[in-house]
Amino acid sequence: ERSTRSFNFGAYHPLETIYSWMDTLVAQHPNLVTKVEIGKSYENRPMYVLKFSTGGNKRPAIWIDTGIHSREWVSQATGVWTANKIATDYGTDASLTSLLKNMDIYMLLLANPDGYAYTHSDNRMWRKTRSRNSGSMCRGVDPNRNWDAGFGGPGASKNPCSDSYHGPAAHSEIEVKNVVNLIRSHGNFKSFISVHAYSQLLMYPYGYTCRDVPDQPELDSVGRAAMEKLTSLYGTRYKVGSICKIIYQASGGSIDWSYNLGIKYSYAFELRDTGRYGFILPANQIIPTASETWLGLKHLMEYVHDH
Ligand SMILES: O=C(O)[C@H](Cc1ccccc1)CC(O)(O)C[N+](=O)[O-]
Ligand SMILES: [Zn+2]
Repeated sequence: ERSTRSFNFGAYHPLETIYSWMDTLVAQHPNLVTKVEIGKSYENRPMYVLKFSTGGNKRPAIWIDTGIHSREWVSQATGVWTANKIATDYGTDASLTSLLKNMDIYMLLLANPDGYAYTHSDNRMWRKTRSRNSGSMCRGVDPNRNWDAGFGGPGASKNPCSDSYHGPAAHSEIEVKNVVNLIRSHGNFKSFISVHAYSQLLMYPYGYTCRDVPDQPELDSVGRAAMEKLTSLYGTRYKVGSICKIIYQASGGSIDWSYNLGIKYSYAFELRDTGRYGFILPANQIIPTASETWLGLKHLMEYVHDH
């Protein structure tokens, strides 16, 4: 059976390969990792969450999703590397081991499975879901405009042919609804982290307005400290700020929804690069990107664990 040791973390893989790798990860770490199906996608693909837990019931938890925008391939690849890192470093990394004594980590590696499959089969630049839009020839909804947070406001499009189409209603996309249901029913998430590419940014809410959130000073200082750790590895520089202020106004975004639900430590990463390769980041940058991101992610998780 394919062991995780032979898996090439420095390459981009199709959906089926990632799904079978998830099974080998679970098989190799049965006392830490379980695979939870949270529902199906529009085209009926299973959506799997990797749950890292050492016991308990509904312990305080950290959510990490990658690949909500299917073309941002370094995001999914970083998720795979990170899931492996957590599993293999548990027991030796002191702060990670201590965190997992009383917290759980949930990772959704392919948050938009239909879109990801489509970037391999038809269109490498596909971003949205693959749902049919009634009254239009154009397919798909932007899953990062479909959340119930300023839904349909400025910073999203009502045109089904647009790459930032918000969809007919909040949570209309089953891929979004599956996550909403899990987060709501669990009820004890302390952090919600969504990983995108590219631009090298660490962002906190809001996107739907440029008004500061009440926790802005704390989210900003924790974010800056996390990015200093990231930068320390290879010198990669990130900007830190609210979505609205450092990228653009965007309504219906996932971390605005999670923040308004009460999950204070809500962040969005924009990984490498700053535009030289953009979404088509060479595979030889996957492991460096994932390795530097881990330092920032660990800082965020340690802070959440301590507060
Ligand atoms: O437009 C988007 O949804 C993200 C920016 C963003 C990220 C989180 C919440 C709201 C907006 C930018 C991107 O990752 O899709 C594309 N990019 O930065 O290259
Ligand atoms: Zn994105």
